[in-house]
Parts: sequence; structure tokens; C-alpha cells
Amino acid sequence: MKAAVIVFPGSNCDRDMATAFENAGLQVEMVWHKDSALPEAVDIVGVPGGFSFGDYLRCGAIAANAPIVHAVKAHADRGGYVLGVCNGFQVLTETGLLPGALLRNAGLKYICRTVGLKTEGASIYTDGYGRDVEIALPIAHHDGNYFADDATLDMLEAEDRVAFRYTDNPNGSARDIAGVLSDNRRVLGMMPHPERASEAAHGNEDGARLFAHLTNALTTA
Ligand SMILES: NC(=O)CC[C@H](N)C(=O)O
Repeated sequence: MKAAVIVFPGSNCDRDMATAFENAGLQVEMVWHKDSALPEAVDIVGVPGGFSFGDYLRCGAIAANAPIVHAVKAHADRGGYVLGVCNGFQVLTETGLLPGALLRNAGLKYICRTVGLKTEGASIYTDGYGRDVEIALPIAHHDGNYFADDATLDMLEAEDRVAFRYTDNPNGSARDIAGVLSDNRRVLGMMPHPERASEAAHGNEDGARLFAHLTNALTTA
């Protein structure tokens, strides 16, 4: 099973994401944003956190137009899996692969701390925890305030596409939403960083379960 991790100028969680995939047993290839094709037979694409293109214009807006993103969209359109974390989530909303937008945090400050989350919508990313399970993951962002209009939020809830909610909303996100799924449940965007809580040395291994379960699901699919 193979993962590709996209690297933009300003990505800073790309190696962490690659290590989390590798620790779960996936083979990983790093892919530069200027490439126009994904490696052969990729099972899942990781869009990592960071400050792509310096967060200029809007977080993720320039990255969303990078050559490789056309290939990521085509992969998703074919039913491929895509995991976007933090800046990766921002990129996925900017591409239109996921609904909504990430606005400046309600308190206008960068927040870097561990937060509580509750698991929700069924997917290869969340099923390893089970539903309504409380976990803790780090966040590190200034634009993590999830916004969508009420009709979109109602639709996401009706279709069970909220993957994670904050137990104590740190950034003003609508309906405490920390992560959302695409309509086929194969694309996940989430602001918290599972890759930063995936080894004993991190002091928290809640994120490792996400990578372990998705690898297991891809392997047995
Ligand atoms: N850790 C990250 O991915 C940071 C995301 C984004 N650039 C922000 O600060 O909002």
C-alpha cells in the first residue's frame, strides 16, 4: 500500500506525515508541488500542514492551484483517498474538494496546544476509534475557524460527514467542527494534527490510531 505526501514551499509537517504513514506500514513517496502526476498506484494522498506559499492571499489558496493539485483532484474524483491536515485541510477547501472555508481564529491569535475532540462520522479515518469517543490531538493554526453556511452545515450533519468536533471550541468553528468528510467519505480534512501525536515520544499516541486503522482498511479493502 502506497501513500504520496505533497510538498509545497512552506510545508512543515510533510516529514511528520510521511513518518506517521510509514510507522503504520505504508510505503511513502514525497511529491513536489510542481510535479503534474502522482506516483503509480497510490492508495492515499496526504496533504500536510504548514504555511504553503507563506499563507499569502489566503491559507492554501495558492497551493490549491499548484500543478500537482490537478492530479490530486483527479485521484479524488476516481474515488481515491485524500487526507488533508491543517494547511492541508485549508488547501482541500480552496480546491472545492471539501465544502466550507477556514477563517481567522475567533480570538485572532495563533493557537498551539492540545485539544479534546469527539469522533463522529464513519470513515476509514475515524472507525478505528469508534463513534463518540473522546481523544486529544494538538492544534497549531491561526486560521482554523471552520465556516460554512447553515444549509451546508445542515447537509454535513444530515449526511454524517462531520468526522471530529472540538469538545471545547478553541477557534470559533461553526458547530464545533474540527474535521469534515467528502460525500463519498474518502476525503478528510481536519485542523488537528494526528501525525504529531503518533509515537510514544510525542507523549500522546491518539493520532497513531487514525493511521493504523486507515492502513488496515486500505490493506483489507
Ligand atoms: N500547522 C499548520 O498547518 C498551520 C496552518 C495555517 N497556515 C494556519 O496557521 O492557519
